[in-house]
Amino acid sequence: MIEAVGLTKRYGAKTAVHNLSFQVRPGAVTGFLGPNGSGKSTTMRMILGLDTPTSGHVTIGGHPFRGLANAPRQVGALLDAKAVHGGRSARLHLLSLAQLGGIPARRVDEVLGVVGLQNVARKRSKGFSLGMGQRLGIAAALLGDPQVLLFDEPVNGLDPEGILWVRNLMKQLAAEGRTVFVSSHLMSEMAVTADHLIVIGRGQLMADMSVKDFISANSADFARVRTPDTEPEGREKLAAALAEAGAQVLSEPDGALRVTGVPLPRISDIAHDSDIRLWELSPHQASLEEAYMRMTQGAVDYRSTADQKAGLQQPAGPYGYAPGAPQQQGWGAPQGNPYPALPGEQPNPYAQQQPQQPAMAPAVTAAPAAPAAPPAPPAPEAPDAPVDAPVSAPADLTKRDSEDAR
Ligand SMILES: Nc1ncnc2c1ncn2[C@@H]1O[C@H](COP(=O)(O)OP(=O)(O)OP(=O)(O)O)[C@@H](O)[C@H]1O
Repeated sequence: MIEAVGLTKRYGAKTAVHNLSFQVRPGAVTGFLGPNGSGKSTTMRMILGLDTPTSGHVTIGGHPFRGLANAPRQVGALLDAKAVHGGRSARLHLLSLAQLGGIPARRVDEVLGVVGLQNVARKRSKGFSLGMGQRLGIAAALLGDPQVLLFDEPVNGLDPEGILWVRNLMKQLAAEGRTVFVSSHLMSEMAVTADHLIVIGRGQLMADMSVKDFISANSADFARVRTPDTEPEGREKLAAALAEAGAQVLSEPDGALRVTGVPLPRISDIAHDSDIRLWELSPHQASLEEAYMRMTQGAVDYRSTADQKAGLQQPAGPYGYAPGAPQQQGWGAPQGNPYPALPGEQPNPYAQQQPQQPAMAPAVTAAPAAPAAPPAPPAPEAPDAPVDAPVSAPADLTKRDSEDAR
């Protein structure tokens, strides 16, 4: 088990991780989520003894990483797949790691097979693709057959087959009773890989719960209802009737109504009683992505803006189309925050650091709950201080995985 208690890391005036406490238990895949720059890699480096906490501590099986006897046999990690001596072959790289960790050399060929790199084992790793490098990193993590595994963005650069392979590998490792801690920005993957989630924003803990609980706590199922496009008055009438029945009704970009607070059969009955035809009445189940976006929207530090291409517009052509000119948004195009607060939702303490526009126009009633005033981030922002620690690095590569003959 990994246990962090009051973990804090400051780089000069920058607080990367603030008072973080959590446990990562064996027998499950624990996803580690958070926006860019939220402190995931810093936390992983502290777990692995590559960064020293400013305060607090983190242990693996009750000991700090540096206090573990024969750490490579107990803990495996993929932090930065590029941190490999490019002049060495994959095999040589793994052999040197095996030697350092007192691991038998024959294990190298086993893990090369597990990650599917056996055919390129003697090639220099500097010629490896991103995905091959990730595989080499995973092989290095598996080398000591450790009980605790940490993976920072393991599917980065992998092809679909590789992504599926990593998913199954994580699950298998957890099913064997190991502790598997994995960061990723791919919500669709996390949804099918992780059992438990630890979510951080601006270095602070935002959630520590099962995937299922996380989705239900941060999202609401709703019904999509569409009336015939040719009968806009029917849509307004239905929205009013639903509001009367206690529903919250919002407009979707395509003209459908997003209805919460009233079950599907009741919506159907209300439409029938109001003599309104329906073109669509469908349940919508929230995804992990939706729940995650809703929770972390206010903790995002790096947000894109529309590309105005100022000064780059060309004169309009004969049909009025100017290449490079911003296109006018169509009716109902999504704007601003697509994840409004849920009705009755507790304000997210991280939410709305920046002014947000309502995403969906209220159709008739019950606009999203007003956002709460945000708290300040843990520490004043400051230009990032110089990097003070090298990142470790396992490594590895492609094709098809074979059986691990441990
Ligand atoms: N060695 C360092 N020196 C100074 N600042 C650092 C250092 N390492 C990380 N930081 C800063 O700490 C914050 C957290 O960075 P970190 O890499 O841990 O985030 P992350 O959640 O892993 O981000 P991403 O999802 O983009 O990989 C960032 O603002 C980063 O610039």
